[in-house]
Amino acid sequence: MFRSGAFVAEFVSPATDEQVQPNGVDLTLDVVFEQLEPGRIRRDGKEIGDRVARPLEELEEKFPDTYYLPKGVYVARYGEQIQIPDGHVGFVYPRSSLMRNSCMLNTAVWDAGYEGRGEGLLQVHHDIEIERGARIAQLVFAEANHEDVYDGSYQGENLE
Ligand SMILES: O=c1ccn([C@H]2C[C@H](O)[C@@H](COP(=O)(O)OP(=O)(O)OP(=O)(O)O)O2)c(=O)[nH]1
Repeated sequence: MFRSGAFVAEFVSPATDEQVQPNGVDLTLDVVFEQLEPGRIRRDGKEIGDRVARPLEELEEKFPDTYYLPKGVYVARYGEQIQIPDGHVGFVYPRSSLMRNSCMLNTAVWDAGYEGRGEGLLQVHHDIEIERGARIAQLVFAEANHEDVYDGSYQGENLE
């Protein structure tokens, strides 16, 4: 069973009333990264390729604090700290307005026991403007059995 947005909101910080949806909680865009170097996925381990944060545009005719993203593939860091409670698994979907603007956010599995400010793959199939702090995604929780809790390399990532 998927949990209500009100339940998910207990594990997302900060979460304003505007972010709480019937079936999940909206996540906002904090930083957009562009990958520069190849990563490595090995049988035993992995490396994330070097990346750089995209500049926010500050040109006179453009809105401040806004990403102007040309078609391409980026990594988006979400603005909220997320905990995945015992007995649950998390998934992140794009906000429908992002998808309707020809962009997509992909999710991997958010494991029970994970805590941090995670990331998602942002596919931009048509140029788009996204203001920093705007809602771009929605986190949902499904009830799930598990034996262990998350104890991997991303535990506690990007927490202040
Ligand atoms: O779209 C997603 C999905 C998951 N996560 C977070 C939560 C998850 O619990 C953690 C680790 O994901 P995963 O287990 O897939 O990472 P891995 O590549 O197997 O690395 P490790 O073995 O170090 O965990 O990353 C994200 O930030 N974004």
